[in-house]
Amino acid sequence: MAEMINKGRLAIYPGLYQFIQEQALPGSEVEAEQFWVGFESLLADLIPQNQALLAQRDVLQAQIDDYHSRHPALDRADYKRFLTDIGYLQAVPADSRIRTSQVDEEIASMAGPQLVVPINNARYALNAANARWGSLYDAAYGTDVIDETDGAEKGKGYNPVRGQKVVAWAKHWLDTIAPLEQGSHQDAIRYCIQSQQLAIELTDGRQTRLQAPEALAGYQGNQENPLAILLKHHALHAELQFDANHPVGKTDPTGLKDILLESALTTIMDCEDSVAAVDGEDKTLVYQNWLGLMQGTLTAELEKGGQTQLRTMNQDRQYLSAQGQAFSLKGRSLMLVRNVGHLMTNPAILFDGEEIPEGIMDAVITSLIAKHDLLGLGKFKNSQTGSVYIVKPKMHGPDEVAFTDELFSRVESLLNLPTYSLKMGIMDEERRTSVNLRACIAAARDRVIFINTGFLDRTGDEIHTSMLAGPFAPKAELKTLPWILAYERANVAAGLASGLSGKAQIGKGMWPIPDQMANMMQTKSGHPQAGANTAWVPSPTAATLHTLHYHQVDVFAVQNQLAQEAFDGLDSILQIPLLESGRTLSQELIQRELDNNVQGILGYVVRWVHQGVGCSKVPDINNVGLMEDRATLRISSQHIANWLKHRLLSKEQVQASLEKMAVLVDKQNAGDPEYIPMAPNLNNAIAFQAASELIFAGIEQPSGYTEPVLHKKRREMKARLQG
Ligand SMILES: CC(=O)SCCNC(=O)CCNC(=O)[C@H](O)C(C)(C)COP(=O)(O)OP(=O)(O)OC[C@H]1O[C@@H](n2cnc3c(N)ncnc32)[C@H](O)[C@@H]1OP(=O)(O)O
Ligand SMILES: O=CC(=O)O
Ligand SMILES: [Mg+2]
Repeated sequence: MAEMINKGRLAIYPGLYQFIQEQALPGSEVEAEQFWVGFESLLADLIPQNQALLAQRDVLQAQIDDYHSRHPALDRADYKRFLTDIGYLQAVPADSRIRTSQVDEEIASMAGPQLVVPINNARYALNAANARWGSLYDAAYGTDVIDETDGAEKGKGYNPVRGQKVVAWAKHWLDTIAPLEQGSHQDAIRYCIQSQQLAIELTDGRQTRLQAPEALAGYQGNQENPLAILLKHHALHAELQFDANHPVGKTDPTGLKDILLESALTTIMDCEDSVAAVDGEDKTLVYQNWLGLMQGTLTAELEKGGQTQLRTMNQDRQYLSAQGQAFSLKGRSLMLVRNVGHLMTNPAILFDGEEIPEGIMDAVITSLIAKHDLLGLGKFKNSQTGSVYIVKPKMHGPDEVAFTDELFSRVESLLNLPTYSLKMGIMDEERRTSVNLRACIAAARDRVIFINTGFLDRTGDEIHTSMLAGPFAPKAELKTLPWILAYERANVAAGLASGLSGKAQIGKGMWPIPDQMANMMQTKSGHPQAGANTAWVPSPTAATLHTLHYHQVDVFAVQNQLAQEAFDGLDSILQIPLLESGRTLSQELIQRELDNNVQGILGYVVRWVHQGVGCSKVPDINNVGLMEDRATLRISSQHIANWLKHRLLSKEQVQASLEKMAVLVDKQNAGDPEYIPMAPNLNNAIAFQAASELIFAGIEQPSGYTEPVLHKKRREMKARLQG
């Protein structure tokens, strides 16, 4: 192992030290000596607080376990009293209104998709930063939004039959984005700008205009024959692109070749659940990429269609207004960074010889790096308002939020940043946060820029918290039961009661089926309809499609409406989604549930542990590719642990399923030259051991989290690979 660099009570991984000294500190107006001494003193003060909060989690969990052991039949009123007595349920503050200021418009006053991306994958991270704009034609052509019937299959080259279906579908949407006074965009044969208005000629010779003339935001080229027309609807832009010589444009009477949509308004650069970063080497890459994004210098070389290309961050987009004034629109998504939570430590930096809390390290270093943006040192400006947007996951209750608030204050002092320039996105993804959400918001009221229902972690925590209450319902049923519906609704209600509308995001969770875009189009309009001004998508294509929902629904009007309705929901949130008493599951169903969970666990864990890939698309038992990350792993492993505990499964049955599914997972990955299989020697396969431990020692894992086992096993694997 590389020799650590000693600085006072700190010892720092040399690659990280070098990165901070040579790349992150220069230009930041923070002196190196001041930084290291200040970092040390911040750690000296905050490590004990961090540890005390983790100890409090254990105390509460032990009390809850004990309660369930003593109360096999749950009396709801008594249970609620008990939760209040132990301090798990806290009083709702009279006033939880936020006071956050200097928030960029993409967060405060616009509604649209939020993309999440593993930050250590530069190729994907750049793609995500550039996903502010996406081609609607490409998004439809390449996905199941357009079905493959009647000769419209994707095939190898361009299929004009499919192309026509795409164009018809997209123009149908154009009628929602920019409705015409008469007729439909389907019938347009010419677009031009006349008297500072968009003029549209239709096939039957009629001339028409936009129903809302002010929806014309600008154009490119000349007014008679524009290269592009920029429209604005619900604060989101759409650009019609014309080129009569283009293979698609030449088949369209207007020469329309594509519709570019403003898509991922914001992107979360993820240092957490979609990333495998277990030591100084991995963390240095994470921080390097974040610096590259903040400075606008990140690049990635990639092979596509037999050609090598260099991916960089996109420039802004230039237009003329109808009055002839030049203006530009941001070419990139507003970037947030997700730090890790309070649990993990990381050997990248030691304090008195012990690993420091990784969440503290992330707060200090990602903020130092973001200062480059605040000082305008980069090629582009991320925040126009001088803010750094940090998403803080997996906090349990108001005290943990207050601790993050204090951590951010200390980081601001350390880095000479203006007070409250570090903003906080609160993931509402642990049960103790959901049931005390307004108190959590109040605990960071000068910083909150979002609340978001991370329903995947939240489901894992639901199982772990009430592990001893009884066997849980099958996994797919969990998301249909009262607790989760109430959690989603109560989150929006708490956000509105805390004055987030117009100031911050009320966000909803990830679409975890990346290839089912038709399904997403049917389902995810439910997010803006429920009052969410953003919701997570797994890819740029999904962002371009999901943005249509924000054209369909005026979220801020919905929020105004919902703000009139009171909703508490606490009693429903506390309804533990157990298997109803008296219901027995068939052996076949139990086996299928087990095999499905095991397949997902192994499929994800093997790439994490053997290859260091933190987010994967893994086929489920029906061969549907699912986005798997640490949160979905938490659900699957806790679910099996729960059924084992309550004897729906035997240890032997689980072991047999692990052995059977390992062979299948190896087969599924046979086409990946980097893949390191688990079979034939399963006992020697570190990923297989990790998966087994996550299940068989699932109950002992803190809050059911998977990262302690994953980190340990990945480090073991790295050591083995380094020989
Ligand atoms: C519970 C939670 O915490 S959810 C938050 C964590 N989850 C995430 O962040 C999900 C992020 N998404 C992903 O990592 C990926 O989309 C996966 C793993 C789900 C699927 O990845 P793949 O199988 O490689 O996707 P697929 O082959 O369909 O597409 C790859 C292309 O899409 C792009 N892409 C896919 N996902 C993303 C993304 N999130 N951001 C940017 N680009 C992306 C890739 O850059 C690539 O395009 P390129 O060849 O031009 O570079
Ligand atoms: O982080 C998101 C989640 O669903 O968990
Ligand atoms: Mg989560």
